[in-house]
Amino acid sequence: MTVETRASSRCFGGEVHYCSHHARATGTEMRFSIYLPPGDGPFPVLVWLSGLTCTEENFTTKAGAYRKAAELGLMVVAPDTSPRGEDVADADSYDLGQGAGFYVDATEEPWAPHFRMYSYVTRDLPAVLKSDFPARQGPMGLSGHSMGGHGALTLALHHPELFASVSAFAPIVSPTRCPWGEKALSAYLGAESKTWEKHDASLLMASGTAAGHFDDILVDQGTADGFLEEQLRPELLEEAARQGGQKLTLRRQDGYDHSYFFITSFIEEHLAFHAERLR
Ligand SMILES: N[C@@H](CCC(=O)N[C@@H](CSC=O)C(=O)NCC(=O)O)C(=O)O
Repeated sequence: MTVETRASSRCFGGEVHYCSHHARATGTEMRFSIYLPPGDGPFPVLVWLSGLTCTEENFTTKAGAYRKAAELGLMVVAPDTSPRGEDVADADSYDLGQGAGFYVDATEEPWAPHFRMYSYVTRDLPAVLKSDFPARQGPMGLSGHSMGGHGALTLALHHPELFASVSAFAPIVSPTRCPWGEKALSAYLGAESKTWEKHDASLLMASGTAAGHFDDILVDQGTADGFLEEQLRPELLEEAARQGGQKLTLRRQDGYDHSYFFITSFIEEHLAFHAERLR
């Protein structure tokens, strides 16, 4: 997989790169942004999964993460949220198709040929980080927002060998029980809802998936988030953590909404949470 660097900028003594490469999982070019802190490495890695409508750019330009990442010596990579291109299926709505990959491997047409973000994030992206960047060998950290928070929780619970720490901002905690999730999972995985369950962080956690692996999971949720009651439902994750014996630090942040203003307010605490566990 040859990585093309499309643009680079110096930032807090390190470098931000916008990159692309051919991904076997999606069969398309995939893009990501990556922050390399000052120094030669090898650096511990935090992967950030963005939400609906995002590209590899939203986190890089809006989260304000890199001053702290430089201080902590963390490499931070933010992939695009789906395969893209004229030959890639799409939908007319913001919550399905390009920009809305939901971090699953689609089995249904027209999505199945390219919408394989689960395999991309757990296989192709780690491989490219280790072959082309000064990434430390061993488990990484995983975090994300909303749809990306769902991706972070589910992928980390399924792959404790890949991830040593996990956190999320305003995650979709139970896609089998919210309109965004029901729409995406039925399109990508088919109408049989049994097949959706392995992509539901609350169901996974309640059944003890990866129990004992993560000493804590950090989740921040704004109380003024317009998606809180219908789509996000953090109380389901709290209940699942209790049932599955998983320590969960769920912080309800007073007055914060769903935007990157919320993320930038707490991102440094998440970076520190990961850095401590990746030491
Ligand atoms: N109403 C918006 C919905 C899109 C949106 O809010 N996207 C969020 C993530 S939501 C869950 O995954 C986001 O991160 N947006 C990008 C940003 O830079 O804020 C719409 O219609 O677009």
